[in-house]
Amino acid sequence: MLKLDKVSKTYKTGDKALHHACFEVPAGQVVGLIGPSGAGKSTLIRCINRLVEPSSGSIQLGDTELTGLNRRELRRARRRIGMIFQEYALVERLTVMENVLSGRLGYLPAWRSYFRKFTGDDIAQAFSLLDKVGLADYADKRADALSGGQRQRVGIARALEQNPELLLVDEPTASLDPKTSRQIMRLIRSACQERNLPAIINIHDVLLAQQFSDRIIGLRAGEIVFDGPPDALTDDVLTTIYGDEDWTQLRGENGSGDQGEDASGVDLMESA
Ligand SMILES: Nc1ncnc2c1ncn2[C@@H]1O[C@H](COP(=O)(O)OP(=O)(O)OP(=O)(O)O)[C@@H](O)[C@H]1O
Repeated sequence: MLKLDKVSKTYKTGDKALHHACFEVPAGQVVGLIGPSGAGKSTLIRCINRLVEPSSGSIQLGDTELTGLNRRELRRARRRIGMIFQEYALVERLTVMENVLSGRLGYLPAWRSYFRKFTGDDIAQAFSLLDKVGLADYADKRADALSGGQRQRVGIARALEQNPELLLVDEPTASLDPKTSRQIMRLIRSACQERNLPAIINIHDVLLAQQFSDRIIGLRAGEIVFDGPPDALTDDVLTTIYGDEDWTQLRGENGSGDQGEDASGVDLMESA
């Protein structure tokens, strides 16, 4: 479980990016983090793994208080947090398998990590994950030979290879077309359900967030202004988060046929 208590961040420039964020994410829950540009979504995600140092507040992952950790302890704690990025963050010249296995690097003793000596279990798990994300035949392909959707599948497999306790996902679909975006969200959600893994997904697309999250947290100017189930995102709530807009028309334009899908049990092997 993840617990944030009064987490705030003021950057050196004086920008107050986050103010007193408080929430808990239980095992298995997928949280869609929404809000306008500059609302503090990335800051919130980055405070959790301390890529950004919070100015104050407490962040607990299980029994570990993340804010007080020294560099070495933080390295160990980060092994427990899988990250999925908008731009995939793969090593382009390495193979798909090598990229997935890099999820285990934090677990290897230094000499094994230097020589990239992974265990048989690590390799077996990587094959199984590649199969799960529909890339069983791509293990030996170089990452730079893949499409965006395929790269993001590698990113998901790499994060899961860590056997994380928490997934932090930063705009996973921002560079992808609508169909591929849905496939990627479906894959993340199904992995969380299978592993009882909590996730926080920073996502701009409100409809995708609604469709594939168990819960929505809405940020505006660094404050949490909504925290509730996806179907409670009424036009009034959206206006509170984003300001005035014709939400009915927007839903009509973007939402045809996409509403109400049960994300579980959908074929994950649809090609990317
Ligand atoms: N490194 C930084 N230094 C100073 N200010 C920053 C820094 N990073 C973000 N900010 C400011 O903090 C606020 C929140 O930014 P953040 O990137 O967290 O928002 P966001 O909701 O993720 O936006 P977007 O959706 O556009 O990525 C903004 O006012 C931004 O200008």
